[in-house]
Amino acid sequence: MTYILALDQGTTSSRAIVFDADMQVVAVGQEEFAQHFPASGWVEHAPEDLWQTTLRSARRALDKAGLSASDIVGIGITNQRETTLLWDAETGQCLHNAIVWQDRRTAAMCDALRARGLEDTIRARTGLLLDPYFSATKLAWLLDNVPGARERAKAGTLRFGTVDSFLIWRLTGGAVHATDATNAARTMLYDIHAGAWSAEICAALDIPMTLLPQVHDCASDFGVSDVLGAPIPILGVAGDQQAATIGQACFAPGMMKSTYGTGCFALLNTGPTAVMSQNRLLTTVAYQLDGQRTYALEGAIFIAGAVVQWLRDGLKIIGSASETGPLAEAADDAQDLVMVPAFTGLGAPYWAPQARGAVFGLTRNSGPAEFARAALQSVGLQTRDLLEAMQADWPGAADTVLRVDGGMAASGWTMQFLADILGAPVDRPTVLETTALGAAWLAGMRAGIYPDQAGFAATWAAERRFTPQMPEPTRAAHYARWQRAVQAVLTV
Ligand SMILES: Nc1ncnc2c1ncn2[C@@H]1O[C@H](COP(=O)(O)OP(=O)(O)O)[C@@H](O)[C@H]1O
Ligand SMILES: O=P(O)(O)OC[C@H](O)CO
Repeated sequence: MTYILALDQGTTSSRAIVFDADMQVVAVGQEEFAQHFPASGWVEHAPEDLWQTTLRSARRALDKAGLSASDIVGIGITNQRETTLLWDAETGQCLHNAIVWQDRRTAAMCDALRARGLEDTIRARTGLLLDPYFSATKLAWLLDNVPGARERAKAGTLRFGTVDSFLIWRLTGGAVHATDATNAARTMLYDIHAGAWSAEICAALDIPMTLLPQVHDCASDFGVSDVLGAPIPILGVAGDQQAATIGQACFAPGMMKSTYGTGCFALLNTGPTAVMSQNRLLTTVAYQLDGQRTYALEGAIFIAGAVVQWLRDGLKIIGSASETGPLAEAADDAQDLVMVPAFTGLGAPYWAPQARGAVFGLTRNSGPAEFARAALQSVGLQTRDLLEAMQADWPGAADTVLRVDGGMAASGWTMQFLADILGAPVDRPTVLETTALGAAWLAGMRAGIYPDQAGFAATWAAERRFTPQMPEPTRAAHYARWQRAVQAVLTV
């Protein structure tokens, strides 16, 4: 038998999953690591934590599967995106902790770039909004703040990378400095139309281009790793949300996936056309295969499963996430709570970092059940905002069937409400490990053991389809009430 090893380096944990020749999960290794918050709005990871937890997870997965490295024909890497690392090419040591995608320390730098009139250029070239979320200003911050970094960068002795690049560097013993087009597309330094680093943006941020990795297709040769006991080629790389899009086989224009973890990321395949959003969505590379780029519109919601965590850890009205479904079911129909979980501002399509959350419609009888229902509904309502924006931007989104995954997709109640409030079907696949599956498929296809795109898409199967049951007037009234609540939160 031949196997593929998928490495999924996420924001809170690293995972490694062994897939067999039939693309079935054989074993999983997983390890959480520390989050560092050195100042308000700052989020960092220790680079050695990212590396060591990845390595240990890989070894654990192989052990559990009873396999050795020589049984693995290819590695696929998928990763938290945008998170920024800078290391010495000689020693492989990072100059600073990784600056995580959630980190807001470069907000003032973004304002300054805006004041210099760079926003339109950045938007046009990269498809992104000028925001601290992306890697470019994080890298500029490192060059500005680590003593001697810019001089060393100019001398060509440093390397920049998102987490995939860093792992590739370490896995190959410093032989390969590479990334894939989906990760490059999240740096705010990459021209997604030209398929090349933007010299213009690099110059504007004083970023020497010698720092940047080579950009490959998602299924490509990223070097050979010898760290697990036998040489294994790295054959697939994609950012985690793009890998989930691939794992969900959203290969045709108009297909869309939404991943419900801590936050929610929805990607709509727009085919070979990079649709520029009029509604503050991001334009990004969904995947690049055989040199052909496929684009996506992306909407990011910061708080999805996190609202359930807040019920559990903040309000302490539930003991575990799965209690929310039965509670919501039991909620009083005579009450109509609306919860806007803008705990850290609102993401797409509002991008309102200063907004804060609110609950409307409270009565003396409002309790855990009504809060649970409003919390789960907020996830569907935020997704409706994204779908509305996508449909306004691109008519091809009109008839989409949403494919869902992530931890919160386990909640049948939430998925049914999602279908109801969207007025569109929602499909939950049999394989919920879609992110790792996407990375595994890229590597396995490159290795020649997995089917081609059409063959892989044919293997996708729904475990359950949720069809809308809410009457249209109820749906319209519910959504209108949500929109008024959001406006209140934005203006209070
Ligand atoms: N049955 C459930 N009902 C509601 N929310 C759930 C349920 N199961 C998990 N969740 C939520 O899903 C999230 C975990 O999903 P996961 O994909 O593991 O997230 P991440 O990768 O962002 O850590 C948590 O925020 C949790 O509250
Ligand atoms: O690590 P995750 O799954 O929360 O994903 C993070 C995203 O890639 C950030 O853009």
